[in-house]
Amino acid sequence: MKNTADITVLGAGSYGTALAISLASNGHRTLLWGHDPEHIENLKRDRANEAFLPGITLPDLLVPEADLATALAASNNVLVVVPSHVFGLVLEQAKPLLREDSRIVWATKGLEPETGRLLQEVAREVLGDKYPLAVLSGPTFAKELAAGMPTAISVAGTDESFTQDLVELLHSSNRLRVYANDDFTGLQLGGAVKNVIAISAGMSDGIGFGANARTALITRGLVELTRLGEAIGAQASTFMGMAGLGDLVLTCTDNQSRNRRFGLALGKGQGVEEAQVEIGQVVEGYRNTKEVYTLAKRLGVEMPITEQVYKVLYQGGTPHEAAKSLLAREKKSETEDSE
Ligand SMILES: NC(=O)C1=CN([C@@H]2O[C@H](COP(=O)(O)OP(=O)(O)OC[C@H]3O[C@@H](n4cnc5c(N)ncnc54)[C@H](OP(=O)(O)O)[C@@H]3O)[C@@H](O)[C@H]2O)C=CC1
Ligand SMILES: O=C(CO)COP(=O)(O)O
Repeated sequence: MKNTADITVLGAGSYGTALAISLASNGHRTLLWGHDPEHIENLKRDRANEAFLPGITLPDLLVPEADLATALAASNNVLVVVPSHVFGLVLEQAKPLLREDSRIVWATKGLEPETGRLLQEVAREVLGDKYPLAVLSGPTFAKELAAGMPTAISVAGTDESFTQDLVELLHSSNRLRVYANDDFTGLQLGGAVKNVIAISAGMSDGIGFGANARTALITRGLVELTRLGEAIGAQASTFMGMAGLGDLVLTCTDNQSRNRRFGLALGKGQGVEEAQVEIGQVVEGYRNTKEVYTLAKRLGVEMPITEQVYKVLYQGGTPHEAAKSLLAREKKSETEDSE
């Protein structure tokens, strides 16, 4: 009995811990696994994740666990919240330890490094077709979620009953609204592309441009996301929701976003590496820019903002040059869907 749980969360960084806090606050026994035993010992001792969410007390129903086998045996519901570059690796580690009835959901935002594949393809390749899959996506800063501030998020997946069970587990009538969505592809893509656009908005603000430029980047970023989404079979309407417009507005406008802060630092003249080190947590957009750019090129989708961010991150371009190039583009109609 002691080792059973309603859900197991893999990844004890800021967002994994915030989601585990939220689930446990809803009355669900939640195991939180992290790969660093010392970090897990600290969570147990402090009843807080001082490294990532200082000052927030862990609810009693949140149980830190260092042993992956114990964590995965405890529940059939497995929520993966690790950075995208280790997503496949963590699933490989989990695979031999999963239960027959396991169901896998992730809150990781990104595409697979190098290939630019959606994480659902990575999950299928590693785990096969046996397990129901789902994704959580939307505008949710870990710190606010963990503090119980009002938040809304979307969930979609391969299996209607899993999606509904996730809504039941996560939804809280006084803190967290969880919207079921049927666009599994769109929710995953939105979470990856917003990272890139948040970097662009940060760069713009870092240079010293104002609200007009930031808002133009959000709006045209949404157009880029929608174009790419439609090219891979997502629904355009998804991007008017939490995982599109919602997450773009959040991360392009608030300095809690690490991607935005990364862009801000670049806009102020800092180097790529130095800026990442200073942030000290995962900046998904650094890698995601390459994957989104490559995917767009492969599909022939026009994404000028993404292209400019790519040039700054990987080809020695500067934020000023990026801004100049975007402004100097040919005049066009706002509703043209390419060029
Ligand atoms: N923070 C947020 O507000 C939100 C984050 N997300 C997404 O959630 C995902 C995780 O981000 P977040 O929690 O913020 O990142 P953090 O940088 O806060 O934490 C990442 C965690 O992953 C751990 N980790 C790294 N490598 C491995 C591995 N091989 N196996 C297991 N754990 C590993 C890290 O451990 P260590 O410290 O030991 O390296 C750390 O605990 C990202 O895709 C992000 O985009 C989505 C919505 C909101
Ligand atoms: O995804 C997020 C909020 O929805 C977190 O954004 P950052 O990764 O930019 O901090």
